[in-house]
Amino acid sequence: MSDGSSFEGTAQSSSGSSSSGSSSSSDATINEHLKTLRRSLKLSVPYTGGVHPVKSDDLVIYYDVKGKKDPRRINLETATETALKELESACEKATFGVDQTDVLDETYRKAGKMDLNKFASRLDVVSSGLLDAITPDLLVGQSVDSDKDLKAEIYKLNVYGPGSFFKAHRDTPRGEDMIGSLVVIFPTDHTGGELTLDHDGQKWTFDAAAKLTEFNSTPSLAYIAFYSDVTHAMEPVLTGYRVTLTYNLFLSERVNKVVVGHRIVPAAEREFEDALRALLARPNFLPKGGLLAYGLSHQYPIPTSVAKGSSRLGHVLQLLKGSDARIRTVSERVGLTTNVKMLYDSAEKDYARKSGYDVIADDILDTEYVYDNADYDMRLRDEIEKMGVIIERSAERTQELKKKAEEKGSYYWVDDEARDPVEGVAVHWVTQITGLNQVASAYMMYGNDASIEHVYGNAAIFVTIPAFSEGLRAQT
Ligand SMILES: O=C(O)CCC(=O)C(=O)O
Ligand SMILES: [Fe+2]
Repeated sequence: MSDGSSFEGTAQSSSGSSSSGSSSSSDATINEHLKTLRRSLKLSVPYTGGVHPVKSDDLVIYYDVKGKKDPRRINLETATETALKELESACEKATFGVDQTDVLDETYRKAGKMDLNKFASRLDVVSSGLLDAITPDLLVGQSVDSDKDLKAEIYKLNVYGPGSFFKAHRDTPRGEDMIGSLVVIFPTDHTGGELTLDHDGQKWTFDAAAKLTEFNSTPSLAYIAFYSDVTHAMEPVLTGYRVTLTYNLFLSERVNKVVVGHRIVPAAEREFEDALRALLARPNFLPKGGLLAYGLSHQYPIPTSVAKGSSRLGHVLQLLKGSDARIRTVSERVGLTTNVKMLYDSAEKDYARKSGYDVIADDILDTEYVYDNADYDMRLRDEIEKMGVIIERSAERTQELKKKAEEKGSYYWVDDEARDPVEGVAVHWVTQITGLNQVASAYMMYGNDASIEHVYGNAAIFVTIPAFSEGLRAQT
């Protein structure tokens, strides 16, 4: 995941959605710099994995067998097929989560599982150095003096005998600060059981069995850690037994403050920073100030309701990962304020007015007191526009809305009634808005029949750029 330092996962496609940022300027240099920002953000990958040396003792598991008083012991470095079969028989059938309930469906997941109260492992992810091995890659993009750290909590043991598999899914997040999963694969003889990962249009494969065969000189474990929004699947195990421990990964507060020494800045981060500084130095880049906007490339938990006074989006800013975190880290290092905000378009639900506006709001639209009327639905638009700052609608956004109007028969692209023109804040979209962090707000619509309608906003990152002669740009 890091810039060239992790294992060589096989990238199978790189057809990520192209992001054409809007640019009201025709300045070629500015466009080049924006392109560099975009390209460097694409360089981080959402996982890390490899093989990690451990002590032989770390490969021992004690487990309960139903009806037996004493636990069994198995050493997964030397275990025979018979011993592994016994471990498998002591497992329950693994379920998986669908809409908050656990479902058993062996056409989707065929595996044995053991809960925490049924086994004990000698492996300690901290003292073995495993957590240290994955932390820099999963916290990539966070600033070096960030007060964030990674914490792992063991979750379960799985045994995959021949023919076992797990189809494409995402792991159910357990808690708002959970950012990913770590799977540790023991060095038992097996083939198959490759893990395939899928994120943002890119795919990778991690073949733990092949890695373990390659590095079998010392007792070792294979491991793969990935963010919660990565879709993954386990291919069928062909021969032998694949035994794993799964850990939930959380962002936690760092206990010991780091002393920042001299750090080698990853190439992608340096490239991003250089392009950003170059943009700021150009007098015709947002001369009166404005915003650099980025669609989020990861999904975050956004609470739909929250105690008054606390910020839902501020929490997301704390949780940013990978390239999203890098945008914040570098922008703040350069001296720019970074926020996560909501983007709403104030076009009404059935038709887009050519002069509709996009609005950036500091919080999720509160529709508690909004009602709409079939004949007169300015009210919602006014509420949206009151939420925050109006931004210039880019040519791309206008096209997008027009297309939506054309595709949907009931969605009209209409001329606006007389309205004072609004001067919006200038925005450069570096990467396009993604639908990964969409939040719906419900409101009542009164027509012939009252109904509940929804208005959708998308969270995105906004970096405030001062006017050319102001703030940090005054010094250049
Ligand atoms: O064993 C693996 O590699 C992945 C297992 C998995 O996806 C899960 O348990 O949720
Ligand atoms: Fe999973």
